[in-house]
Amino acid sequence: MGQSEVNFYQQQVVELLKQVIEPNLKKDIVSLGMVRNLRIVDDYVYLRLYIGSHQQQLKLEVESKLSSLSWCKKVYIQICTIPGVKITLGISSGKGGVGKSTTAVNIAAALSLQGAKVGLLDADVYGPNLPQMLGLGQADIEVIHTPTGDKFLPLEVQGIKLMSVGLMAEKNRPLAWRGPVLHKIITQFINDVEWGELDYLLIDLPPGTGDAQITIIQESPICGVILVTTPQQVAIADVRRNIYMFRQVGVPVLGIVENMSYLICGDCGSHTYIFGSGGGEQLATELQAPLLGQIPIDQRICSGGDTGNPIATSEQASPAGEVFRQIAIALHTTFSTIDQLNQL
Ligand SMILES: Nc1ncnc2c1ncn2[C@@H]1O[C@H](COP(=O)(O)OP(=O)(O)OP(=O)(O)O)[C@@H](O)[C@H]1O
Repeated sequence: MGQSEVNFYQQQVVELLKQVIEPNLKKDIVSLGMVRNLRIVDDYVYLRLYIGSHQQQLKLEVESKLSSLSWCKKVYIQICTIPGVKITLGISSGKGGVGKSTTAVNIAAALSLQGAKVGLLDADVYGPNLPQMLGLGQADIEVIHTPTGDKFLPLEVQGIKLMSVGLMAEKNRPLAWRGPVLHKIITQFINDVEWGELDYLLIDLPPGTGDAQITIIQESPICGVILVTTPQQVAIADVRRNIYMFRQVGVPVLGIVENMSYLICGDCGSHTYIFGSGGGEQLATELQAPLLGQIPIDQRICSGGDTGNPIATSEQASPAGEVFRQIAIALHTTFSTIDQLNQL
């Protein structure tokens, strides 16, 4: 088969795959980034399907669609899923320090409050701080033997299952993993954790667009990313670079969370936009992705992070607590988990 023929056949395959629609998200599996590593070798089609544990029927649909290809002898589909996990989401930011981990922890807490089974994977290899934000010190990770090999057992804290690269590092020692070692550790993290049944797995990604972030996105069935930004333009320029990377790997951006949006006056309740305003909104319009929430600057968010009490749980009625609750509801609506959960 010549290259032009391969290209033609590949185009045919992509067109058919675009007819397979994920029923909850109501979008085709190609634009959802679920199909990767598509290759055509002689009369065979090879592809990887990145799906959640509840989406196995998509494999059958792909097989059925591609059965109409007269030239194709067989379709080989490799299912890439995290066992037991339905929806895997990435939490990302263009640069460090904008409150990505804070957002990840609080969204996890808000989802959990509403009855969802939630896991948090702290994959921020450059600054893994989720254990502390949930009130955990250094803890030993248990390894269990399963029929599919040895697995790490996540810790469970405040109803959230947690696994962190930070738990594997020595205290006060920066993680200096690079290249193949980093790649191996990250893939182990994605594939070798025994999560049990989860509605949501949130992955706290390293900031920026480095190797670690790209590896995680490519190797995991992330079905969308939530971008955290602050209102300043500089942060927003970084977010744009980030978005470009997600588009290249084909992972959709589900929405934007603007953090440190405003300060609420303790006396009169007025809002002061310390870092300017409108950045998140502008980005959301440009991306045609929803602005999921604007989180105020609140000292309780900071102290809650230091003491392991996420504001989404400890101060549910606060403005920030309410924003996180709304974000959780928006996610339930997007993924149609709403009917399975009863506390809304
Ligand atoms: N809305 C907020 N109000 C007050 N403090 C906040 C807010 N959001 C985050 N912070 C504080 O800002 C600091 C940085 O937040 P966080 O660690 O979540 O950022 P990050 O983007 O994950 O950073 P890194 O990339 O370095 O891990 C923390 O001390 C956190 O408590």
